Amino acid sequence: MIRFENVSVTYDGADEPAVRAVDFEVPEGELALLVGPSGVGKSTVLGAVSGLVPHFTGGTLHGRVTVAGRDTRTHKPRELADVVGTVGQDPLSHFVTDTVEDELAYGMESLGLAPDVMRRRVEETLDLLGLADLRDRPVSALSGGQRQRVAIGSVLTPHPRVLVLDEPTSALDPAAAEEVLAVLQRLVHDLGTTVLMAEHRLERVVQYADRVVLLPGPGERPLLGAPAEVMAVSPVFPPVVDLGRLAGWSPLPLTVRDARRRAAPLRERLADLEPRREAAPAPAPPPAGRRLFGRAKPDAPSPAHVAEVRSLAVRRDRVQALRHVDLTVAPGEAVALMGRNGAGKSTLLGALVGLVAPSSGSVRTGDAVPHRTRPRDLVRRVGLVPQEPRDLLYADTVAAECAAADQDAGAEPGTCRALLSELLPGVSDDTHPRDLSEGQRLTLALAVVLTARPPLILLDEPTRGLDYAAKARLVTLLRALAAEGHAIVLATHDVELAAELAHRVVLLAEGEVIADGPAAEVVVASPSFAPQVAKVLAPQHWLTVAQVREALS
Ligand SMILES: Nc1ncnc2c1ncn2[C@@H]1O[C@H](COP(=O)(O)OP(=O)(O)OP(=O)(O)O)[C@@H](O)[C@H]1O
Ligand SMILES: Nc1ncnc2c1ncn2[C@@H]1O[C@H](COP(=O)(O)OP(=O)(O)OP(=O)(O)O)[C@@H](O)[C@H]1O
Repeated sequence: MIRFENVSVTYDGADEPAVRAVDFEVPEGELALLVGPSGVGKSTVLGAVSGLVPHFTGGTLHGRVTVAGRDTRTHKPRELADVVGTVGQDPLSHFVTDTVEDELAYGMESLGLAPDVMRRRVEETLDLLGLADLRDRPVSALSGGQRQRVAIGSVLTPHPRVLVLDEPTSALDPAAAEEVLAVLQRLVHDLGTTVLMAEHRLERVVQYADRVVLLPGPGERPLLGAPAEVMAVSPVFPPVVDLGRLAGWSPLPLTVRDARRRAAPLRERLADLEPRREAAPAPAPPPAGRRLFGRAKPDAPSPAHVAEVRSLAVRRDRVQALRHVDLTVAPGEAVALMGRNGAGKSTLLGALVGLVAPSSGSVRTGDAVPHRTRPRDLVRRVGLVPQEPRDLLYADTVAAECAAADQDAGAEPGTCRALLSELLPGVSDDTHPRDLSEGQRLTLALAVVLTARPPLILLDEPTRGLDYAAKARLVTLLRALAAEGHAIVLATHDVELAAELAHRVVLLAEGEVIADGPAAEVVVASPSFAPQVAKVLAPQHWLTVAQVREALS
């Protein structure tokens, strides 16, 4: 149904092809998963199926890509729209109408479907994706995950024969991700839909795949096979595979269930051992000593709390986004904000950085009231890496963006660039931020914010587009910052990241805090938020493969 014949793509101005010698086929009615490190060319491969590459992106495509027999080089995306439905990484850029319901109907309207069929499919999709309560909402007033669900719904309604999805669960809470994947699996099994999907969070998706296409490195020939076969050699793999490799299980388990069946002997070996946990910070001022970026800390006296939120309520249009929220964050603490899509996580981060004003209650970051403080003064107290990193980037090359960040932060020239290379090697100076891959762009935004080394660092979904190695480097860097006394608050659906990094987890539901406690206790108490290792080794309290590896060594 989808066929690549020796395809390579070279973007304009690039010396080397972004992908090379891509040769594979996805038969009708199969779900193929495209995996590989950040920036390796997954979105490029997907774009070649929907025709966006090279029609919209520019560049040169050699070889041949066909979908349902149509050559995507001679057919424009518009001429493929009746067969291929595409969801890209940035839902907002897809939206063409104003409200959720109109957006779900739009694709069908342009294909000229009968009104009664359209009505029925809109209703079905609203139910299927849990969007019924949002049907009249403007798409611009949705949370990140709500937007992603609408974007997926809008490509499902026309019932395309082929679905091309780029990280479709990256903004979804764990339960919503499971629902969406179950819907996709039903389409594949019952309607014979063909799906090609790129995803980094393999713990969520690998068990749904019929086959896996691995892009091992930039410009390297892809490797194809059954999920377990590819996972055995892949540089990217989920925690359950990591645990299986560590324990020497063969065949490798791909699901928690498979792993639990093999885990009894491992649990026995671990029975008398204790997981080592990252120490929660002492509530003292940050220690002197080595500084990560060679600059002294801001010399204001360190308050007991870098952030203090009291009885905060926020109303956004018709929605009560937060109510009665109390939260304090101490220097050196890493706090994960978790909870369903639309629970209020981004709103809380927005309030801490002055983007959202309280309707009642109070917010302080350090000695400032954020929404009344000039942005120029706030940068030294708090920095936010937004859910959409584009919102932070305005220069036309990576080098200019980094130079501006150094200047704004009063940092040594080269600081931002060094951070970027440390987090994700291989991003070139003269690329336009618009042309970076999702993971590269996010890492650039992170480097920009970290350059100012604010005492409070806020991150909204900081692992979209990041492979496991980049995530591990991010964790190392954030831990080092926390050890220096920086406080970190991150909104995330990535349970594995929360398990690795957070001292404390704050769970939000419908705008209220419903749990606030040590990460190990809060995540393990909930089947949705427990990381894979915790599920495999329960009732023991291990959270990460790193803890198990260390205990056994
Ligand atoms: N329009 C473009 N112009 C120039 N270079 C581009 C363009 N789009 C992507 N690239 C470059 O091509 C390479 C592959 O990017 P691509 O987005 O396909 O990677 P990816 O595997 O999807 O990454 P991620 O996992 O971070 O989403 C990157 O180095 C990127 O900078
Ligand atoms: N700009 C806006 N205008 C009006 N309402 C908004 C706006 N942004 C978000 N909302 C609403 O406020 C509520 C909280 O949204 P918020 O973005 O804080 O949730 P979230 O927990 O970050 O969700 P997600 O996990 O999907 O990112 C949601 O009901 C959302 O629809």
